[in-house]
Amino acid sequence: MTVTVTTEASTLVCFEQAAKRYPDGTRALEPVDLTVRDGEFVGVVGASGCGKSTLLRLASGLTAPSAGTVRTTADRTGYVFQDPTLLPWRSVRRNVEMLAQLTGLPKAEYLPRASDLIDLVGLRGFERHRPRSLSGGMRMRVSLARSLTLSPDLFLLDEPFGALDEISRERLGDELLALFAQRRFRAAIFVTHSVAEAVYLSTRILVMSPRPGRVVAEFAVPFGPSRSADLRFDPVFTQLVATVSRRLREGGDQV
Ligand SMILES: Nc1ncnc2c1ncn2[C@@H]1O[C@H](COP(=O)(O)OP(=O)(O)OP(=O)(O)O)[C@@H](O)[C@H]1O
Repeated sequence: MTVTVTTEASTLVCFEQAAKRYPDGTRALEPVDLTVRDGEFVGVVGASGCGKSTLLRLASGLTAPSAGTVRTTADRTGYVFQDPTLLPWRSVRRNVEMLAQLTGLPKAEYLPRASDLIDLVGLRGFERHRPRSLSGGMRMRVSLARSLTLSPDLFLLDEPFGALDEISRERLGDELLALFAQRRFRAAIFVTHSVAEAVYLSTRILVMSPRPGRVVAEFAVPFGPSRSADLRFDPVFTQLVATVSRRLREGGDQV
């Protein structure tokens, strides 16, 4: 088994030459070195099929690398996908409680935590609603709250807002930043097809080459934790979006 637990406090996950070839021979990920530390929000951009979800699966420990190692110190990992996968017969509240319940957390712990998270993601008043009566953005809020009931150290998000309209996407991005500022999770890896979204949310951005994916460039994002919509009009922001987009279009070669 190549996923091990280390004791280095500030590192939540560390890839050392970690690569993935699936059993059918598909080379999904070339060797990647990546360390994600407490306080980091790492955005990952790359062409479709370049191995972004594979990178997240390795970080979660759900999939073992076929070469190299992935070490993690995260006790709890949250995972959110583009599809919120809510149970249609359960209310908002019961969906939010579900993971904590399945994990065996005591009720006395998860019930107040679920209430708190329902408030935080703006769903107060909708606790008894079924998923079918919610908008796409509200369903995603349920999914975020459900993952956060486990108080994850490491939060893995795979294009969570990809199916939403631009305004909902931006709002949810702000809410995610607020949850991060409140330390509802200690670090995140966030996969997106939107370079602007990656720059807005991240402390660092990784650009991957087309399949088989490698990390071909890395950009530090020079903005503090408090970000607002106006940032999108800041020349430093637009310049960084242009630089990352250009690098993404160049594809393959490492610079
Ligand atoms: N279980 C699997 N078995 C075989 N091949 C797989 C498996 N999962 C993914 N792949 C292949 O590995 C490659 C990388 O897939 P992955 O889902 O990681 O890419 P991605 O960058 O997340 O794609 P997208 O942006 O389209 O979601 C793709 O060619 C995909 O078809």
